[in-house]
Amino acid sequence: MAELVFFTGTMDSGKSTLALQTDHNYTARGRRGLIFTRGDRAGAARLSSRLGLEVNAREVFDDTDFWAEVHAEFTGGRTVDHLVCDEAQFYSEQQVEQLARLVDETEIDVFAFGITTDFRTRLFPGAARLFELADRIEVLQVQSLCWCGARATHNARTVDGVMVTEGDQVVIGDVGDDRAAGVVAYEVLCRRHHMRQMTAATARRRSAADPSLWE
Ligand SMILES: Nc1ncnc2c1ncn2[C@@H]1O[C@H](COP(=O)(O)OP(=O)(O)O)[C@@H](O)[C@H]1O
Ligand SMILES: Cc1cn([C@H]2C[C@H](O)[C@@H](COP(=O)(O)O)O2)c(=O)[nH]c1=O
Repeated sequence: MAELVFFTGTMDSGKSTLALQTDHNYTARGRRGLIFTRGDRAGAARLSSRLGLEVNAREVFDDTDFWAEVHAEFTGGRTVDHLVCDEAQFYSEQQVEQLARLVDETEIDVFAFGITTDFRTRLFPGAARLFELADRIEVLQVQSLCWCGARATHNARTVDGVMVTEGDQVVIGDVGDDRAAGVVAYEVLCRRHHMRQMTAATARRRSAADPSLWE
């Protein structure tokens, strides 16, 4: 039975790496897949992992119709055994429904990868629909850590290391505190520190200002 599987985790938890590994393993066994992504940091129509691997992919746009994309492959005489769909949180609800229909009606496996919640801890539309429709939800096994050492569960958006809570839901960016001044970045945090809006830089500043914290 084909499956719709949603692999999810915080930013920087290895989702794109797993997406590439999944496609590699299936392709190595003679299965043909299509790779899709939307808004990868490496640019349009690329799927990139922080481990350095990067491949061509099909960019998903607002008007992308997965059913039509696969249908065009079949009518062109090309088989499709699986789809790898990265940054799936950015897909529309309709696009996730098309993926579910492909699984059910054409027996194509769909492996979707993406974060669950945005910088305000709200579900992305694509992720919400995947939670509603997927046969399986798989949480990435490699743990990302908050600066405090606890498991990171949430994505914070920062400017100069300070967490922001206002802004567009979608702003493509990367984790790390080495961004240029004023540039949006992201940091993964445990829930406690996300709720307290305490990033690594904020904690550093606070401990420097209050040495008694460590006495
Ligand atoms: N220099 C490195 N050495 C070992 N592992 C690394 C290195 N850089 C990144 N990684 C691994 O890559 C992961 C991020 O992979 P990536 O697929 O880009 O994440 P995601 O798609 O979830 O944002 C990190 O969690 C870490 O495990
Ligand atoms: C939290 C959050 C993230 N994004 C963007 C930032 C990145 O471009 C992607 C996540 O990519 P990754 O491979 O999982 O690191 O999502 C965003 O647009 N809005 C947010 O709130």
